[in-house]
Amino acid sequence: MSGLRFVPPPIPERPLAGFALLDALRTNVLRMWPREAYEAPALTQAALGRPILLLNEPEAVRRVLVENEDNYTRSPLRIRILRPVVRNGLLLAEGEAWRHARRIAAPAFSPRALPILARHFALGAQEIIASLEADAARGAPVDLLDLARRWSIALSGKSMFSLEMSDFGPRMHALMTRYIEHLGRPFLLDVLLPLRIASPRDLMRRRLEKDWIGMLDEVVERRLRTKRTGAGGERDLLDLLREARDPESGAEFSREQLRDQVATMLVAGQETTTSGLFWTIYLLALHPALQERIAEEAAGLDLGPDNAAQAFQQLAFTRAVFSESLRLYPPVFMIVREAKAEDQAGSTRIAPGATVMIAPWVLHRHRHHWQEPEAFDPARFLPGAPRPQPMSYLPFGMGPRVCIGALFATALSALLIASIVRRFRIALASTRPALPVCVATCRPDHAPAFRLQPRGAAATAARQAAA
Ligand code: HEM
Repeated sequence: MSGLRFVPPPIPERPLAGFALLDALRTNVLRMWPREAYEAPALTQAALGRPILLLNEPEAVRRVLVENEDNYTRSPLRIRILRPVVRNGLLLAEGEAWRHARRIAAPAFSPRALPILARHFALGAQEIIASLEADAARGAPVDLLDLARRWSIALSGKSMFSLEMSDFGPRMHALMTRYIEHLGRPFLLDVLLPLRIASPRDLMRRRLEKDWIGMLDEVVERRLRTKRTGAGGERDLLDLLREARDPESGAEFSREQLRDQVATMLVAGQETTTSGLFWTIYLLALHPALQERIAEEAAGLDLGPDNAAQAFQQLAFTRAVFSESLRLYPPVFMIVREAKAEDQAGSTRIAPGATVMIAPWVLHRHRHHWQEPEAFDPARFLPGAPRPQPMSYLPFGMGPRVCIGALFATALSALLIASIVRRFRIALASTRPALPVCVATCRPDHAPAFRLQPRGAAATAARQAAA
């Protein structure tokens, strides 16, 4: 379609303060950051009389996320919104409890576990392609935002508990949607009230917590009761987590801990993966030549379940496209911490209780870190390209709390994108640009319609099937 172009999001001219700032936090955080944020080493703003510090200097980012990480806790708003659905899982755990859980969970997400998980991604991708054929053959518009959400729930659900998905899939999808669309977003009182006072939404979150945790208890309970054998006993992430042991103490997850970790992985992986998939597909629709390169790269590869982990290693260009999409549209667009004690981060003095923001969104578009920061150029991430400036590319965070699911998310996304682009040409069906709205993750302001055109032999087969 002619006339389409990549539209960078609007940048406000002046910094916001007070209630306007709180409102931006609740409705679209991008409104908080004026042009200066993308050029300066740091920016200080204030809300409710408390400083909010945005840090851009590499040494400041390293100080907060790596060197003095223990001095910073998660923000109260994040705890309020996430605790009911992740309980004491990795995302919100602190101190020794976190270290212990991270040691046990780490092997389940290591490259050695990839063949087990990639199988599920590849099988899921095959089902997804099959489900798209009819619409593609008819040239019907498809809502790839909605589909990306369904795919990420289905794929992470399958790789988490492959057996139980047939029974629990629909319930999981319904509860996830209730959370993502409604209760996982902050409302004004969530922002204003201290954590010890329940907001009206907190009461609703407690009801959701009961249903969500109840369902996961059933899944874990069933898995712990059943011995898995033979062909039906394909292993998955839940097996890896329940078999895992702390390398230092030999301890394993208790049933309750296992349930909390499963809840955490599902919640932490869901909207982030959806957002990453959506923006990658959107950017590819705007850049058809890049689709051709992905299709060429994937053409000779076996993307089936037995070879998926190896194929993933060979998808260098597809991975570069995904990395560049995460640069321009990082699903976790900001990392927020609260300082326990005074600290010095780069040129910024941090007072106890100050809110500290490290924003992948800003760092990934910062004038001092990137050449042509607004340009979509996957070559930045191809093998042999110069590495990004230190601490300037953090889609998965940094330091001890770096995303444990980074490889999982990248493999899932690259395999799915390569499979889809190899089968279909993706185009936008309208010229209205998708603008980013960053609240829980970075989403588009509307769900644009796409069209899929089957390629080559697939096109003929699909047309015949639709006739
Ligand atoms: C494109 C997809 C994803 C993105 C962009 C992403 C990004 C991030 C970021 C930036 C953090 C650090 C947050 C902080 O420091 O406060 C994080 C943490 C985490 N992520 Fe992801 N994530 C993604 C997918 C996943 C998936 C698929 C899983 C699980 C299967 C997962 C599980 C976690 C967990 C458990 C943590 C907390 C780790 C800890 O504190 O030890 N993420 N993620």
